Amino acid sequence: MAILMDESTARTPPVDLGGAHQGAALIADKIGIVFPARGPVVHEAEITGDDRMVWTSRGRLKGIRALEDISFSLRQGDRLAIVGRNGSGKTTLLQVLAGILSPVSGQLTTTGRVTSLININLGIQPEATGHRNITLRGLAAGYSHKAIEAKRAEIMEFSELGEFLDLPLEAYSSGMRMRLTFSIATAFEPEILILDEWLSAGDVSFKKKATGRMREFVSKAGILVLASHSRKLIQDNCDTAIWLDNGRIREFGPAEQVVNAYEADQKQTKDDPGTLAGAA
Ligand SMILES: Nc1ncnc2c1ncn2[C@@H]1O[C@H](COP(=O)(O)OP(=O)(O)OP(=O)(O)O)[C@@H](O)[C@H]1O
Repeated sequence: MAILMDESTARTPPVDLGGAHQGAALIADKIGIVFPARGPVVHEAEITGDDRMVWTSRGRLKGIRALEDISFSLRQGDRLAIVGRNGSGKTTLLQVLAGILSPVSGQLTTTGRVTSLININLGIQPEATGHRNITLRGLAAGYSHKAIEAKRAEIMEFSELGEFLDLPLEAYSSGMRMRLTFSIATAFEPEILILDEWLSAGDVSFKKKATGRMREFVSKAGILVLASHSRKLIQDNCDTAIWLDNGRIREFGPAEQVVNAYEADQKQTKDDPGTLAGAA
């Protein structure tokens, strides 16, 4: 069961990262992120009440506080959804959990390999062949040559790219590229899986089989963290949820309860970019 950490539990000793482990674990301890941002000097009276904005003493915008005091812990089997309005900090939190962003305060501790499908095109080399890209992506994700070779035939078959795998990606259509990157990204068993909405690729028939593969891939994850605007996606995949509001945890608990509270709050707001969509 995922645990939301308060003052008394937030100082849980970090998990041991060395040696074999019983299962995946992730501990976020008082994580904060401030993005540097420069703005014009404004008069004190013009400074907005939005406490995400960080100002210098001279009234110049210094940064945007995207996350503040984020603490929770996850262990093997936990499935966490992250909901929140546009700009509430979901993407930023995923990037911290994926190791793409380092927190300016607090600490993230993980046990197990972190697989992030936030941007599966990152690191793809257009001038290299499909086969070479399979190798490069596998190595970048921390897999051995042996592990990559064990998966190669399956990636080839699923991507349906045949002899195109011997050609550079520059010779692919955009759909073909997506099929390859999707097939690679979902080939290895994830321990800690970080997901921004559902991933799909290709034309209608490929999409159909991609949905099945994605479902299986997600179900194999030791830990899942999924940021989504889709109630159905959350219902189908997550048991707990965090509601982020202006970079802070507004509510944490059973997914159904948190999503209901979030939606009820959004209904009170006229301008409603945050309401969860019914379908995936
Ligand atoms: N590179 C950046 N530089 C400065 N500010 C940023 C940057 N990226 C995000 N922010 C700010 O951080 C805050 C959180 O943004 P984030 O993208 O995490 O929100 P989100 O919940 O994912 O939103 P959405 O639902 O629109 O994708 C916002 O106030 C945004 O303006």
